[in-house]
Amino acid sequence: MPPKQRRIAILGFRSVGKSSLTIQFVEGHFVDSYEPTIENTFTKNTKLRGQEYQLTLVDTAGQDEYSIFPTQYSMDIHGYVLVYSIVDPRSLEVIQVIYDKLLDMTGKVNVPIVLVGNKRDLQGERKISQEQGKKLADSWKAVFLEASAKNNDSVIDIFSTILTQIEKADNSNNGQAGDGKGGCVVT
Ligand SMILES: Nc1nc2c(ncn2[C@@H]2O[C@H](COP(=O)(O)OP(=O)(O)OP(=O)(O)O)[C@@H](O)[C@H]2O)c(=O)[nH]1
Repeated sequence: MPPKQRRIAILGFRSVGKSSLTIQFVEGHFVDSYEPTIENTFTKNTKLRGQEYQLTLVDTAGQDEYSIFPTQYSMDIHGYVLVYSIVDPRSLEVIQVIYDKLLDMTGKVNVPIVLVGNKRDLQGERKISQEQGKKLADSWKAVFLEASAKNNDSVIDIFSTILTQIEKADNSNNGQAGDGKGGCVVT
């Protein structure tokens, strides 16, 4: 089977660790310095449940509540990783605004999304509980994870989870009973 090409965008407020998570996943190291991103694209080949994927990861510029959602991220993207930082309450507010804009722009109800609370290593400075993150993701019917780019904690899980979500959405769009609960079978 040829590799499936999948494009994933990483979105969120400034300095939440979008680049750090992406670089940790693609290159296997942590970048301690901070350089604001304009846009960076990475590719990585990976295998999940026997299927080869060629991933394109679009590491986007940090947005705030007033940013205009870049239209290019509403097209040609299969799934979204929405990131906030567990030490920055504003980043959680901003991610809700980004989510609303994303849904408006894509015009789809079923967008594959993983919500990530990053910087989990900074437990002493935590301002957002795991329950808050989970509650938000549940309200979107998205998957929730906490991670640390610094400690390489759950970083692979982010990308395998978004790929799984993309596959589920593909299966339901194709009318297949992807999870055994939906779809219709024509015999
Ligand atoms: N302690 C800790 N620091 C982190 C973690 N992830 C990122 N950082 C730090 O947070 C700062 C911002 O990280 P970036 O990855 O550049 O954040 P970004 O979201 O890409 O930032 P923008 O490009 O402005 O949108 C850097 O100093 C990183 O070293 C983490 O998991 N734990």
